[in-house]
Amino acid sequence: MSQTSVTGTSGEERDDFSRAESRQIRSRSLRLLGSLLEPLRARLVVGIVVIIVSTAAQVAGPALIAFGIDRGLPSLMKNDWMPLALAGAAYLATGVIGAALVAWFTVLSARISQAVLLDLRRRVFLQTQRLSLEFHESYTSGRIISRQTSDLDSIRELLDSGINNLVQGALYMVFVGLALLLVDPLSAAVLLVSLVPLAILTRWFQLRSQRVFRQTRTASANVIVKFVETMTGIRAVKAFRTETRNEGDFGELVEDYRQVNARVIRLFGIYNPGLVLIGNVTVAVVLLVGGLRVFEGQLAVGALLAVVLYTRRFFDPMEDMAMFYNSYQSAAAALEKISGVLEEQPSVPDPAAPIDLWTSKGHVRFSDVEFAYAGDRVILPTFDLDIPAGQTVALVGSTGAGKSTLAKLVSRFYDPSTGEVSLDGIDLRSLHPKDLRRAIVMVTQEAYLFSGTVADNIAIGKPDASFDEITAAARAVGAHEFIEGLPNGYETDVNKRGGRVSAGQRQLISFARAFLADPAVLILDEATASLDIPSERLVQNALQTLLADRTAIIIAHRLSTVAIADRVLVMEHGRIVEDGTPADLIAGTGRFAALHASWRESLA
Ligand SMILES: Nc1ncnc2c1ncn2[C@@H]1O[C@H](COP(=O)(O)OP(=O)(O)OP(=O)(O)O)[C@@H](O)[C@H]1O
Repeated sequence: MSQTSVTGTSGEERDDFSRAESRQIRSRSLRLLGSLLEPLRARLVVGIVVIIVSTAAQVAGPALIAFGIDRGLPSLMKNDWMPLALAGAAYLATGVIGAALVAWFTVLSARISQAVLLDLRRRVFLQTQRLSLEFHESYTSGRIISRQTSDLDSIRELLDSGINNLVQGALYMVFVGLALLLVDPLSAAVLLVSLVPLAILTRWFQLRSQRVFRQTRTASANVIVKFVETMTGIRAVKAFRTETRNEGDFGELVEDYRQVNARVIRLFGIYNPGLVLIGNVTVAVVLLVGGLRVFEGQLAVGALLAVVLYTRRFFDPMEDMAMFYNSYQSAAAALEKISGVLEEQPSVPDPAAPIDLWTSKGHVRFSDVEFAYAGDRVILPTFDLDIPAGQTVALVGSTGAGKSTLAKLVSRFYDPSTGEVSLDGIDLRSLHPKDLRRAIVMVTQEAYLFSGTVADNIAIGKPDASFDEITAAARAVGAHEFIEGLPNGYETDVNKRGGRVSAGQRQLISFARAFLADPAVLILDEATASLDIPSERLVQNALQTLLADRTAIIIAHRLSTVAIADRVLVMEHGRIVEDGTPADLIAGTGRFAALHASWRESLA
């Protein structure tokens, strides 16, 4: 159904919208624009008044010149200099007032656009951060970056210079048209006739350029996405030597971009000269018709001059406006995309009436849970699982078995498709996000460090922690020694030279962070690949401290980790196929026993 097909970010890659869809997208953008301008209403009204008065003042010029020539000069012949002086003074006054008002309008409109941009930037940031993991897993970081950078830039470009020109230009044309009507209706009629080819040409340009401009934006976004993707995965690029292939792919995308830009230029190459031609022909006709009427005494010379000036000026803003039509189009498209992102709803919504959870024991329960990623096949078929408070559970199983998926359900990165996951008997969906994050912490494989000091990074676990608490947490997980050894100890910037830490050390910092957070339930996606044996031993000791007195679910890749678990769950194709203590399972003949045997062999 077309009504729902373009909600949110869906349809972002398309450029073949039906009328109903286009209308829907446009009205969404307008609503966003309205909500951005709403708080600025007062300034906006002042701005509109200022620009109307200033345009009127500017348009008065040629009429005053006509007055000066047709009334002032004959009076001067009769020694009455008053009318000419009046015309001159009025011309000067309108010029000064017009300039002052334009200056005022420029400042005012800059303030309005800055306020709009600031608001929009904040909204995009807050929204992308608010959206659930599901959104981020399908909407790539390259696209998010495009929204926050190039899209906001094209809106900025329009607001900074384009919108002033568009508004002033449009107003100017209306006023000039009116002035012409007052000074000489016949010339106004000639101008009216010239509007026919002008409208045809403009409509042609609009239709063609809409599609081409959309293609430019898609092409430029593709270039950014490719760039971001390559740089995010630079390690894999180097490891697999995919530079040449990337170069080829990137070359094609840049070439695409060049070609659509060439199409834009060709369109302007027809439109702009077309405008100039229509303008010049109209001026010529007005001059010719007016000249004849002056000759026959039906029109004064000053009036003819004014009429020609007005006709010329009528076309001036058109060329500017065509130039800014591109900015306008990019900004409109950018706004469409941004409004799509802003319209997205988190797939894991906050509860309307959260249930308080003061202290959590850490009892996790899956009841009748089934899970499928949005619109995809079922990954975890219906199951029940009860993890009593304080238990350490090791999740093992082949790759793609569903271990991370199960962990993501416990940390509520996703909600189950059916059934419920509960903590101490409360459905996770009813918990306040704050309570949830305090009670359940997930330490991911990547052990991400944010820019800032080591201490800042540990303090993420508990933002109000004192320095003593931070060092105590680091000591507890055995990270204190190496942190002290860094150039500035705890104050070392992790992104600066010398502050670079190894994968194992990064893991220890993230353990200290989790220890400080002191959650009732800890979920750990264990990374092993990057650890050497001494680091592994260090991490192993840290792990034991970290797991004490809390419920823990560990996606285990190491035999040593499984050994410290109270319980092992073996997963296969989304099902828990074995469940028992490590000793019991080893003694049996199931998958875990086989896995254990091969682990032992690999260590021997
Ligand atoms: N965001 C996602 N959208 C759709 N399908 C997904 C998504 N993430 C994982 N899957 C699918 O779910 C299944 C289970 O993946 P999961 O990451 O839970 O496995 P895993 O047991 O943790 O594997 P590994 O040990 O390799 O990390 C896989 O078939 C995978 O293709």
